Amino acid sequence: MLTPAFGNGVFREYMDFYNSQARSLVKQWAPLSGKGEFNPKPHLRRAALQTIIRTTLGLQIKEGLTSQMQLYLKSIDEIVNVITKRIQTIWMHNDFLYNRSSLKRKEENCLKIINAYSKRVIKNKREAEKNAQPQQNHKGRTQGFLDLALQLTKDDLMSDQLLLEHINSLTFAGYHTVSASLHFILLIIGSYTEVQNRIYDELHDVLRGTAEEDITVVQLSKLVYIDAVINEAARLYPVAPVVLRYIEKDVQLQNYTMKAGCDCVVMLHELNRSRIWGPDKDQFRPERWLEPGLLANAKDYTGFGTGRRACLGRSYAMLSLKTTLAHLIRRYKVTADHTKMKITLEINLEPVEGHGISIESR
Ligand code: HEM
Repeated sequence: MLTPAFGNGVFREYMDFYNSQARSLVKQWAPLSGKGEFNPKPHLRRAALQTIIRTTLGLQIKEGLTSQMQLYLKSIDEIVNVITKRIQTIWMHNDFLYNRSSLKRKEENCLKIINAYSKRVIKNKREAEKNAQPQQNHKGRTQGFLDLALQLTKDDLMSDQLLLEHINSLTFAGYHTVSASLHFILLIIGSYTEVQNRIYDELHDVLRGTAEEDITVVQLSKLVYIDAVINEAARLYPVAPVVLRYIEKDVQLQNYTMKAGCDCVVMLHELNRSRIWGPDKDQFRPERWLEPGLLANAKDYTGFGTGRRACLGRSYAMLSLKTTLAHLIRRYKVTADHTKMKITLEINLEPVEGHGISIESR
């Protein structure tokens, strides 16, 4: 029912927001230019959160995070930490023990804050709809996620509780992944000067001296090398490296039967580095995405999952990542050392050490 809210046409209408958020990041980083290494993670997180709130939730928010949004962001980080600890601590899988633990109390506190924020989002949106003039409602626009979901609650096709859960998971799915991907990409291109130079040359050719102007969807479609860089970074460091499936009926593999009723963990990270990618499978080589002979492997690429439950926000992510990268790289030269990078799996894959970058104005 919600799939129409994830169409390419809907995401393309968000270009103004991707551009303004990227421009604001460029501005925030100006004082950091030439000042040595800094951790880009908080900046990227804030920018991605603001973008998802402005786009899929359709809220008009001011520049910068309010204290409520900061608390919301902190609570999401904390709850991710709680879930990871629970997964990693075998006795915490037992509900009886977990429900009596300090982890559970922390989970409840975080959920209270997260749900309170999402409830406020719903309330504000409903009030805004009530007060809007009829002609102001979705004038010429395709319905975004929150508009559509609210309509479903009005038609009794979705409960308020389900709406709340969708908002929570969509916000997380949308901002955590995009900011972590961008972080990986900056660390990698900061380490491979020749790749960054090629990105810059492509930007120069496609954007033709528009140093400040908005980037359009047509221009983005011509940035094929940046596409290759994003795909290659996501192949090596898939921010969602694992997906889970419930086995409904027996599945016969070559030497093994996956039994009905079991859960199955699919290691996307391993699939993306399997030998089908060739002897250089562990190397960062964006050019492989531009070689037609190797594109056969693209169907095995699982950076955004695969099958019926694959990522609904893939095109959002690509538009948003490409726009942000284009704005950043046309203004700054990025330096980093990805060999120092250590990564952690906290639901998503993220850099946790050696994650600083330096920038110089061009
Ligand atoms: C670089 C960014 C992103 C990556 C790497 C990514 C990756 C993934 C992956 C691997 C899945 C599949 C999970 C599974 O198979 O169980 C998924 C699902 C999903 N993603 Fe993304 N995602 C990204 C960005 C986004 C964005 C920006 C949105 C929203 C605007 C989004 C919304 C969703 C939704 C709603 C699902 C669930 C689909 C379903 O269950 O039918 N994702 N994502």
